[in-house]
Amino acid sequence: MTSPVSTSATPAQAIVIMGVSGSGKTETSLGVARRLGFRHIEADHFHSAENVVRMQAGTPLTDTDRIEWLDRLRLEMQKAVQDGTGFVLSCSALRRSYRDRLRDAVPGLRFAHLSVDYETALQRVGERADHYMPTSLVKSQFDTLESPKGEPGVLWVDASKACEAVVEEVCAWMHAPIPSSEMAALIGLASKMPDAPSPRKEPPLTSEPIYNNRMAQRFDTLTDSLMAVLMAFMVGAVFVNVVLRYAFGSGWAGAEELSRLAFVWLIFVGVASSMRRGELMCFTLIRDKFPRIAHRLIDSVSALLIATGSGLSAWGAWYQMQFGWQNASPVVGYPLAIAMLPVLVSMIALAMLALVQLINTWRTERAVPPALANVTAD
Ligand SMILES: Nc1ncnc2c1ncn2[C@@H]1O[C@H](COP(=O)(O)OP(=O)(O)OP(=O)(O)O)[C@@H](O)[C@H]1O
Ligand SMILES: O=C(O)[C@H](O)[C@@H](O)[C@H](O)[C@H](O)CO
Repeated sequence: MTSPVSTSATPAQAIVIMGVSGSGKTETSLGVARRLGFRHIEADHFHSAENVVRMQAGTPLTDTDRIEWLDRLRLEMQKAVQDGTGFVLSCSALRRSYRDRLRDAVPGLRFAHLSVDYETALQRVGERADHYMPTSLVKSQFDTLESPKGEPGVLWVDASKACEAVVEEVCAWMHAPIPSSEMAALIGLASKMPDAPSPRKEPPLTSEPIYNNRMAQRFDTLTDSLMAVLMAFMVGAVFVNVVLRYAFGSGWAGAEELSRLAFVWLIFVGVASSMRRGELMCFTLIRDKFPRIAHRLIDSVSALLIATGSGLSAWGAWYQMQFGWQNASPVVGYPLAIAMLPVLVSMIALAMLALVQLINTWRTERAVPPALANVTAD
């Protein structure tokens, strides 16, 4: 188990754990964040779908591929600063220009470089399951890496040692003040970069919201409230059940059945809500390979396909409901149609939203989507 960091001074609030793939950034970042009570930001989750596909196919990312990704990370770091939480960003930050871009968003940002040799990185990436990064790209990571030696506010860590020791070293360094000469250089570096993006309140979307007006706000309020109530109900029911089991030796069987029902509702209300916000389905991967002139046509086809698919699902749900009225759930005895109702409503909502999207495709001047999909990899 880890021991507390020896010094009692307030730690620096912002750090990037950098290094090549397999150096142990994610693991170290999670450890440091846990120890210092900071937010862990995983840069891998901010790559566009296109970047992930490139890496999966064994193609190293270029500077251009990384620019939007870095900008999303800048916004995420600024959000943490605004929220007043310290953060640990796990990010390769291989080139000097990438690091300067990040420094520019958060003056005083520190970096801990996890240094490993090629064989160690290769072995760790090779042994890691369920990750998109192939071992064939490890070499290119070393080729791209520009050493941060000599840059202000950088800790050099030998990351071939045990993860706990690496975390310990980083945490101790976070408590140590940076010499004032180095700090001045750090702040100076940050102010050199132009065009810092201003922090945005909304998280990046996979595409544009389908519509944005008073009705959209009401729709969001309705779905958000419904989801909060359903979630609270599920937590409450499970909690009561556990307490009853422990305190009285037998639980309330209905709790399980009703929380399952609430879960079904939660999923389908969430589906309709995220579709409105433009976060549910976004078919840009193939579309973006075509000239812009073809985009409207391709978008229209996908909107029509979504509308048709959702319409068919609504129809199916309607049939299921017919049977559901006659059948009761085994424990509480509610008509099973109630479990199909959210499917029906949400599929009708999806079909309608897809049609609105279709109309928007032809009605509005199209803006470039604000951000590409966030892909969860770790
Ligand atoms: N210090 C360490 N000693 C031994 N194994 C480690 C150490 N740090 C990390 N690992 C292991 O190496 C693998 C890669 O670690 P991790 O995912 O943290 O690396 P990463 O630098 O974030 O890689 P990527 O950039 O590809 O996401 C994981 O299986 C992890 O458990
Ligand atoms: O700059 C890069 O090339 C990327 O950030 C990579 O480092 C990957 O994201 C990571 O290694 C996959 O886990």
